[in-house]
Amino acid sequence: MTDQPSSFDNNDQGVDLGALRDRIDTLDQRILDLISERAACAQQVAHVKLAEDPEAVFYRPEREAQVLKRIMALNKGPLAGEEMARLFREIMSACLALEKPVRAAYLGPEGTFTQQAALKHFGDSAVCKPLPAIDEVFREVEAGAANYGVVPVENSTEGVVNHTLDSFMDTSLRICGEVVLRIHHHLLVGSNTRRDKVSRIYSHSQSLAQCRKWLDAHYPHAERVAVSSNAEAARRVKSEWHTAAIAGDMAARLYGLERLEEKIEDMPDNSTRFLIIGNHDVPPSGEDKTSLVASMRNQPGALHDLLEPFHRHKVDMTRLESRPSRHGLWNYVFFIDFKGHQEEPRVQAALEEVRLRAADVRVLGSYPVGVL
Ligand SMILES: C=C(O[C@@H]1C=C(C(=O)O)C=C[C@H]1O)C(=O)O
Repeated sequence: MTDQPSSFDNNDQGVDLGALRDRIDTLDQRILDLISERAACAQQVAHVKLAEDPEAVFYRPEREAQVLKRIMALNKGPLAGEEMARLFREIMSACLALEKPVRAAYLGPEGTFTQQAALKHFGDSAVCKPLPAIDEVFREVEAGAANYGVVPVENSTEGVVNHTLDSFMDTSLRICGEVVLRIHHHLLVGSNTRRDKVSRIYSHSQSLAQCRKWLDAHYPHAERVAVSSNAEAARRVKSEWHTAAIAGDMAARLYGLERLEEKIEDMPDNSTRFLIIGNHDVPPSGEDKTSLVASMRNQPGALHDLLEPFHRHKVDMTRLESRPSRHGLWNYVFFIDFKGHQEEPRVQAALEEVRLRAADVRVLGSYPVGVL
């Protein structure tokens, strides 16, 4: 790159670099003033909320979803809508931290995709704490030590995360949001390991499965070792010779590993969905989803009876999972996601009928569809 403006671009002719930089300085000052004005506004919102209710929750997921969607709709470029939303995500995160930083617990250790999901959802100003197991994340939020928890729930290649669904069976926590993350796996090594010397590859079992075909083709003879997380795989490789880890960007950066190969996942659109769990119900944002868990008596046609009201009231189901109930042999509970908010009349009508038919129904929460 040279420091000269391109002589081929007519628009740039006659505008020198110094003048452009002066313009950027002036614009930065305006942006600075505007961000400060916005932050002061958010502080005032906090005062209003506190005056109404001393226990007020400052963080409003439905409002944040609306702000981000509006920004993407208004954006005229040249920056992409998602990029602009990401910048605004950070502005909101900093504004909210002025009121009170969000405390979020996530399935750790540091360097996992769940940490990346927590960052994507809450921004950099949230205080995020890694915990070693999914049920510990639930407990941390139940105990009030964290305002929210972030846990993985399903992967587009490998399916559902059973620990998370099972944790919902015995909690009163609500789902307050979702984050969808594109998952890119890299083959990572420490500085002492050469490509042709890799004899063992560590990763989480889900990631090994998500890269199975690539591994069969490129490292058929390397031993595959499942460990507790991708980040743990990266940590081991840092201090070992002739081993590699499959992990993502966060882990590569955290442990300073080299990427031998990038994006080795078998499915190019490999993504994982995470849930934000918290203590309160979220009002409608305009584009929401609802999750519920229902248990049925063990009789013919039970599942059909459960689903039929959704169909009749034109409620669009997006997911159905069944898990063995912990009470009684061969009883099942069903986890259902559908589009819409529990305050919408159409959804209420369907839910009312489902309640009459099921042995037990619990709405786990209505929450904004993931924006970023
Ligand atoms: C300012 C508010 O509070 C928080 C900060 C927001 C923001 O900076 O835009 C949006 C929602 C809340 O998380 C609000 O409720 O409007």
